[in-house]
Amino acid sequence: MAVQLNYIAGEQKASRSGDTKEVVNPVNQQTVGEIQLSNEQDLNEAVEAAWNAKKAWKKLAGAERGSYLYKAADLLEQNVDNIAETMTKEMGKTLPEAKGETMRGAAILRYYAGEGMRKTGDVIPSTDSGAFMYTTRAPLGVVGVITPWNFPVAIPVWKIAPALIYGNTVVFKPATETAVTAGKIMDCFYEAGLPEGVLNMVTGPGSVIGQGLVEHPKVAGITFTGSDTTGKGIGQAAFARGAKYQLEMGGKNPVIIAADADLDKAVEGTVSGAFRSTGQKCTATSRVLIHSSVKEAFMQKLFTRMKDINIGDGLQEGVWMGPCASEAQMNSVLAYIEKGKEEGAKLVYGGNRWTSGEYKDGYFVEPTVFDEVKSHMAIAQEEIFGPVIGVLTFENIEEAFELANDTNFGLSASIYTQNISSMLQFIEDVDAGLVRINAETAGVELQAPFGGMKDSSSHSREQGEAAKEFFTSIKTVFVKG
Ligand SMILES: NC(=O)C1=CN([C@@H]2O[C@H](COP(=O)(O)OP(=O)(O)OC[C@H]3O[C@@H](n4cnc5c(N)ncnc54)[C@H](OP(=O)(O)O)[C@@H]3O)[C@@H](O)[C@H]2O)C=CC1
Ligand SMILES: O=C(O)CCC(=O)C(=O)O
Repeated sequence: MAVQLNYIAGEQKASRSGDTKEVVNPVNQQTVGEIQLSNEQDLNEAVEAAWNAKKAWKKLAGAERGSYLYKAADLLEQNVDNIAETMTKEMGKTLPEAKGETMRGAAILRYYAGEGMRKTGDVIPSTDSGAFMYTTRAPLGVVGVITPWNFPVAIPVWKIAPALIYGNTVVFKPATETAVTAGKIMDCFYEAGLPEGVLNMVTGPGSVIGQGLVEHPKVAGITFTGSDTTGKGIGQAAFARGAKYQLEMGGKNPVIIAADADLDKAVEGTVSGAFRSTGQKCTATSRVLIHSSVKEAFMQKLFTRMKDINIGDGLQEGVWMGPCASEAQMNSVLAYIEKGKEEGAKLVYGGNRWTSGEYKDGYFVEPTVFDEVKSHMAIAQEEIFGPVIGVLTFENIEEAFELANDTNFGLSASIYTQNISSMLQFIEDVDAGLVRINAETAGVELQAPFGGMKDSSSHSREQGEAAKEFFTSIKTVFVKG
């Protein structure tokens, strides 16, 4: 099996380290590929390539930059089967989800390709009647893109596409777990004919390549999605040297089931929000806040629906939930389940590693429900990133809103209710960047701003037009004859 090479200055390159790592399928530990554990020299070479390419790239018309993104979108779409299958093998997401994500990547590329033709500033009346004042935007320069393994196509693309269209050049450091899929995205960009050095990829340890990017004096901006701890470290290091940074981190997303909720829809939204992608989404539902009067009926319906969850290899037709992405991730989820029991929450569904038949060595965890969860418990406060939900009961809607906000995170929050006053109060009171009414907590549209409040992000937003705020600086221009 060929080693996944780096992409530097328009070429695929072997790392100077010579070290490699096997990437394995979390279903059966079969080898999916081999990636390079690159070193600082490789990183420096990639940053130099991006640095040398930035002037010419910035000078191209936006429409011309966009034409490369349109081509990359077409190539991503043409290769959807191959890319999606690799993604499923690398991190376990089901094939339909992986295909959907790849197609979403193509749609994101097309959206940002169009940005090359849209306005870049405003005319602002000056107090001097003889002057012309307006704003325009300048790219940052070289941008470092550091991404996680849970959306191996969508997240890299929603960072790389706006970075490029607004005139930046990029060094991309993908998650080690999904670096083979990342290579397939890079193939699409390279086949699209991007000029040399505009987009580079270096694989390798986060502590070396990721950290090296963050600290590199020629990297003007860092965009990151991943864990809270890593994100905060990146923010501090970037701030210390004056680089711009954007962090998308965790969530502890609540769904509120009000007394008047349509319970069938609420169950469907809870199951989909909590267990799709094996709960490995920052927008996944992890706390279910339920009015005591409908709790019993909701729980019955929830358990009935959960019995239909078909676990297995995401490549197989009909499988609805795959494994955790890695052994470390599975162990982390199982440790949280133990913690929940120790804390006194009541395990009412699942709670074990799932080892059925041919899947005995897979990194699977049963869909799991804890009841009688208290808000101070670690399982109600920390991101588990697996198929685990905690149920908390409330007596009135104000109490539900307080519980929803009783966490350091503030990414997504949802409510199921038919009462318009409850909806409006929820929209106003909940501390979350994504507020969802009668819809699951997960679900992100590429043309809308995405990001969270409190510790979920660095108070910035990605996607849609919001991406422009990170990837450019505003220039206010005053012209007088
Ligand atoms: N918000 C989200 O969408 C995500 C949240 N998570 C949370 O994080 C937990 C752990 O997952 P994990 O993959 O370890 O997440 P990390 O935050 O450690 O990894 C995310 C990315 O950052 C890189 N990285 C790691 N250390 C550094 C560093 N010091 N400087 C710069 N970049 C670095 C990683 O590289 P490498 O892969 O080589 O380590 C990867 O590319 C999960 O259980 C989950 O709770 C995880 C993924 C996504
Ligand atoms: O829900 C989504 O589509 C995106 C979620 C996300 O950004 C994440 O989990 O990192």
